[in-house]
Amino acid sequence: MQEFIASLPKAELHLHIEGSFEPELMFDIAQRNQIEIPYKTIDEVKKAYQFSCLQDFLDIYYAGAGVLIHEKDFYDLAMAYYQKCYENNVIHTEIMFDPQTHTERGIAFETVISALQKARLDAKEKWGINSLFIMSYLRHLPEESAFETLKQSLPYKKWITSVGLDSSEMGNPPSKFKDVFAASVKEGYVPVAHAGEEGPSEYIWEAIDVLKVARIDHGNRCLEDDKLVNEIVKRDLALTVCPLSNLELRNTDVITNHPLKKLLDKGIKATVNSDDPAYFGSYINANFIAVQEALDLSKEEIITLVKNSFKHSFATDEQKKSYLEQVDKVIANYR
Ligand SMILES: Nc1ncnc2[nH]cnc12
Ligand SMILES: [Zn+2]
Repeated sequence: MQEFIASLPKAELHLHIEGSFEPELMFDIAQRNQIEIPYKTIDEVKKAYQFSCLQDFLDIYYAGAGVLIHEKDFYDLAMAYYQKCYENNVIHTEIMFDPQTHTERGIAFETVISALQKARLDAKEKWGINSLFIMSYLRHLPEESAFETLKQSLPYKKWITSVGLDSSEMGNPPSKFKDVFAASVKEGYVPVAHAGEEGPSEYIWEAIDVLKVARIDHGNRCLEDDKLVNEIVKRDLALTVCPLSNLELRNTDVITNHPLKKLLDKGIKATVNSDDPAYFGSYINANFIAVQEALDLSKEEIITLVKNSFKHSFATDEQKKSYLEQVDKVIANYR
């Protein structure tokens, strides 16, 4: 089964580029930028990466991103993730980036987006990987800050597909960002949002009714509301589920209790993703393997999850057709 999972071409729809910052690269970049970080060894890092909740993780994640200064830093970060895509057979990825994490520290929006764009072109040339960018607003900051970010993004609009909403969920409901999402959609960005990761099912309702999202990031807590589950199925909204993130951030107590299979059984278009793989120690294949083993998922269920990601990606119809054909070709070899 592990070999089967590894051999399938995959799409990743929920990945924070700042969350793919491996400690070794962080040490290198911190050293060349002469920035002190609180760890000296990988062992110290591993000890620090024990989280009790989302906020616990976010504090460490924002501190780590603080060593990224120059365009080359962001480029190296992105190329390291694309290399992992290649190793995990990810042929299409939709990468979230948090501009405010950097602009709040005085780094120009242009530095970040130019590096990502260069890396995207190089990854396409080197490994044939296709990728899109999702500009995520930080929900712990005021809506005006998101508006400022939207404004900064406009000269680079052609490089950005979608807008997202991430960071501290509790107390920062989607409705706080109603106007900036409406303005973003007017500019042509496709809306997505984290909802129901830690926050209640009401936040998922707001994401779909107020922000009018095309996909829900996480969404696990929809299972607490049958009406909401029916609505998600009816509207054919996919969930970008991140099993090992949920485990590491204690949104799931043990992996055998992860809700992924329940979501599939209710007819929800769930997908599997890694979220912040450097912090949770697992890229996409490891996420698939963990849930397959813990929930005893069949090959057919794995195929459904993989196909859901391609079908609910923001790729063109032509790309989707080609991706699904590539998946079917691999499946045929196993039949
Ligand atoms: N899992 C997550 N939830 C919310 N914001 C995030 N930013 C990076 N990872 C996140
Ligand atoms: Zn996330």
